[in-house]
Amino acid sequence: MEHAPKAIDVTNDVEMRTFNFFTMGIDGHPLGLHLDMAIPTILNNADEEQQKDWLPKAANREFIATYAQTEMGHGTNLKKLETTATYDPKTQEFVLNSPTITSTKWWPGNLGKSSNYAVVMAQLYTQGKCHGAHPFFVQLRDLNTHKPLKGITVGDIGPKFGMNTVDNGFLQFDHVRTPRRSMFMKHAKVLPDGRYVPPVHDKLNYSAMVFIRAAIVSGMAYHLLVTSTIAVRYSAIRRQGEITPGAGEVKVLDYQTQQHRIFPQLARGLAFRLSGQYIMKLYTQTMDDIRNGDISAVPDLHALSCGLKAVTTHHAALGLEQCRMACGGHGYSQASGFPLHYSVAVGACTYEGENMVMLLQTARHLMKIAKAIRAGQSPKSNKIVDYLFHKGPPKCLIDQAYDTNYRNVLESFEHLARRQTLEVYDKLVQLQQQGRNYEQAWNDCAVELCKATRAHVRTFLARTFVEEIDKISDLSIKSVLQDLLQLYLYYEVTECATGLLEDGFMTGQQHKYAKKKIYEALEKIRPNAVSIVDSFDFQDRELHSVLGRRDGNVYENLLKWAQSSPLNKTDVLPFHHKYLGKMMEEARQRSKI
Ligand SMILES: CCCCCCCCCCCCCCC/C=C/C(=O)SCCNC(=O)CCNC(=O)[C@H](O)C(C)(C)COP(=O)(O)OP(=O)(O)OC[C@H]1O[C@@H](n2cnc3c(N)ncnc32)[C@H](O)[C@@H]1OP(=O)(O)O
Ligand SMILES: Cc1cc2nc3c(=O)[nH]c(=O)nc-3n(C[C@H](O)[C@H](O)[C@H](O)COP(=O)(O)OP(=O)(O)OC[C@H]3O[C@@H](n4cnc5c(N)ncnc54)[C@H](O)[C@@H]3O)c2cc1C
Repeated sequence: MEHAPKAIDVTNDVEMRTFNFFTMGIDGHPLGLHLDMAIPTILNNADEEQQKDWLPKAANREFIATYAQTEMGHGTNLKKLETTATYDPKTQEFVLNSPTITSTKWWPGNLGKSSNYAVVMAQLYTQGKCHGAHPFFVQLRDLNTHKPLKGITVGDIGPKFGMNTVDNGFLQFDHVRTPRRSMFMKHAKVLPDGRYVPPVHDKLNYSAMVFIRAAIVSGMAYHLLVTSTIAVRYSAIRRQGEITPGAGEVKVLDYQTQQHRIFPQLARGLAFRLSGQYIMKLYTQTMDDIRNGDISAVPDLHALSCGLKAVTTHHAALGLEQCRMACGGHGYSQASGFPLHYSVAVGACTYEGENMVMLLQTARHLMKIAKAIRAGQSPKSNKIVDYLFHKGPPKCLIDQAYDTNYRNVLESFEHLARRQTLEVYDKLVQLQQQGRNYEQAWNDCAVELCKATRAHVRTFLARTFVEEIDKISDLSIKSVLQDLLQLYLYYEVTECATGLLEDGFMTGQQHKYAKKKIYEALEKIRPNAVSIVDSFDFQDRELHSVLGRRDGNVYENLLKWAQSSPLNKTDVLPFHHKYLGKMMEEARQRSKI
C-alpha cells in the first residue's frame, strides 16, 4: 500500500487544475487565486531562497494565498494605491498600513474567508522615499485558529454579479509588522540597512497579471466553445416553423439567421484557442528569458496580452449573449447553463485590467511603432508588429480568385491596422503641435487609439488562425476547419467593413463578396456542426446545461429539472394561505358584499 499511487498529486499543477475544475465547477473555488496568481507570483518574483521556503508549501497546500492588489479607491491606476509598507531598519521589518477607507483592499478572490496568506501590493517606503508599488508575502490569519492576526481586519465583500462561489474579500492593515524578507526580492530588494536596490525592469512585479491576461485568452475560447456547443446541440433538437410550406417543421439550426448567430461564435472560439496557445508560449518563453537576464520581450508580451485580453473577453461576452438568444425562451432559463457561463465570462472584461485601459496599453506600444515608422526606421524582426512597417497593396484584393491562404484577406486587416495606427499617431502629433500636452492629446484620441488596437489584434488573431490551420496534415480535419476559417475571416471583414470602406480601400462590391463568402461558409458548416461541437468532447457536467446535453434528451430532462425545483417540493407553498391565498379569499369575500 505504501507505493500505491495517490488519486491526485496535489503538487502537480495540471492534475490539480483538472481535479478542481471537475469537482468544483467553473465559477471559482477557494484555491483559484492561490493557483492562478499567488503561485505564479512566487515563481516569478521570489528569489531563490524565498522560493525554496514558500513554493513547496504552496504546492502542497499547507497554506492558501491570494493576490491582494486592488483597493476600494484604485484598481486601474496602480501608481495611486494607498497601502503602505514602510521599512524599519531597527527591527528589519516592514510596517503595513491602510491609511484611509479607500486604501482598503477590495476584491481579491478567496481573501474573504479562505486565504491565510496574501501577496499584498503596497507602496514601498524606505529611507524616507517612496519607490512605488511592490509585492509582499503577508500572513493574514492564524494557521491553527484561522482568525485574523492582530492589526488585520478582513472579510467578504458580499454577493456579486456572478462567481459567488469565490469569497472576494476586503482587507485593512493597522500598522502590521512583517519581516524584511516578506518582500518579494527577485527583482527589487531592500537591504537590511534600508537601501533600495531597483529591479532591471520596473514592471516585472506585474508578471502575475500578465500570466492571467494570457490565460484569459484560452479561457474565453473555452467559454465560447462551450456555449456554442449548447446552442448548436439545442438548435439541432428544436423544431419550429417551416422553410418549405407543408414540408414539416425544421430544426432551427437550418435557418440561416440561426447559423449566422451561432457559427461565428464557434469560429471565434477556435481562433481564440489558437492565439491563446500562442500567447501562453510567448509568456513561458519571456519568463525563461527574464530568468536568463534578457528582458527585451517584456513590452511586446505586455502589449499583446493586454490587447488580446480586451478583445477576446469583449467578443466572448457578445458571443455568449448571441448563443443565449439563439436558444429562445429556454435560453433564459438557468437550465440552459447560459446565466452561469455568462456571469463568469464577463467578469474577465473587468478583472486583470478593465478592457478600455488594456486597449489603451496596447495602443501605447502601437504609437511607439508609428513613431519609428514616421522616423523612417526599419522593422526589428518582430513577427507580431513588423507588418505595420510594410506598404501593403493600395487596393483591397479579397475578391481575387488567387487568394492563396487568404493572403489578400490578411492584407486587408493589416491595411486597416496600419492606417488606423498611423492616422491616430499623426493626430496625436498634430494636437500637440496645436498646443495640447501629450496626455490631453492622448485623451482626445482615446477612442481612435482603441480602434487601432482592435484592428491590430484582429490581424494577429486572423494570421494565427490561418497559420495554424495551414499546419494541419489530416485533410479531412483540415477541410472542416477551413470552413470555419473562411467564416471567421469574412465575418471579421464585415465586422470592420466601415474602416475598410472609409478610405476607399475596399469597394462596396468587395463587401458584398465577403458577405457571399460568409453565407457559403454557413452552408458548408451546417451538416458538420453537431459533429464539430461533439469533437470538443465536453462532458455534460462542464456544460451545466439541459439544453446542451450530449444525448439530446432535452424536453424530458427540462421537465425533470423544473420538477426538481425547491418550489415544487409541495403542491401548495407552506405560506400560501397566509398571503396570496388570504388576499384572494378576502377579495372574493369583498366582492360578495
Ligand atoms: C476553464 C474556465 C475558463 C476560465 C477563464 C479564465 C481563465 C484564467 C483564470 C481566471 C482566474 C480568475 C481570477 C481573477 C482574478 C483577478 C485578479 C485581478 O484582477 S488582480 C488585479 C489586476 N489589476 C490590474 O490589472 C490593474 C490594471 N492596471 C495596470 O496594470 C497598470 O496600472 C497599467 C498597465 C494600467 C498602467 O501601468 P502603470 O505602471 O501604472 O503606469 P504607466 O501607464 O505609466 O506605465 C508605465 C510603463 O509600463 C508599462 N507596463 C505597464 N504594465 C506592464 C506590464 N505588466 N509589463 C510590462 N510593461 C508594463 C506601460 O505600458 C508603460 O510603458 P511605456 O513604455 O511607458 O509606454
Ligand atoms: C470578478 C472580479 C475578481 C477580481 N479579483 C481580484 C483579485 O483577485 N485581486 C485583485 O487585486 N483585484 C481583483 N479584482 C479587481 C479588478 O482587477 C479591478 O476591478 C479592475 O482592474 C478594474 O479596476 P477598477 O475597479 O479600479 O475600475 P476603474 O478603473 O474604476 O474603472 C471604471 C471606468 O473607468 C475607466 N477608466 C479608468 N481608468 C482609465 C484610463 N486611464 N483611461 C480610460 N478609462 C479609464 C474604465 O475603462 C472603466 O470604464 C477583481 C475584480 C472582479 C470584477
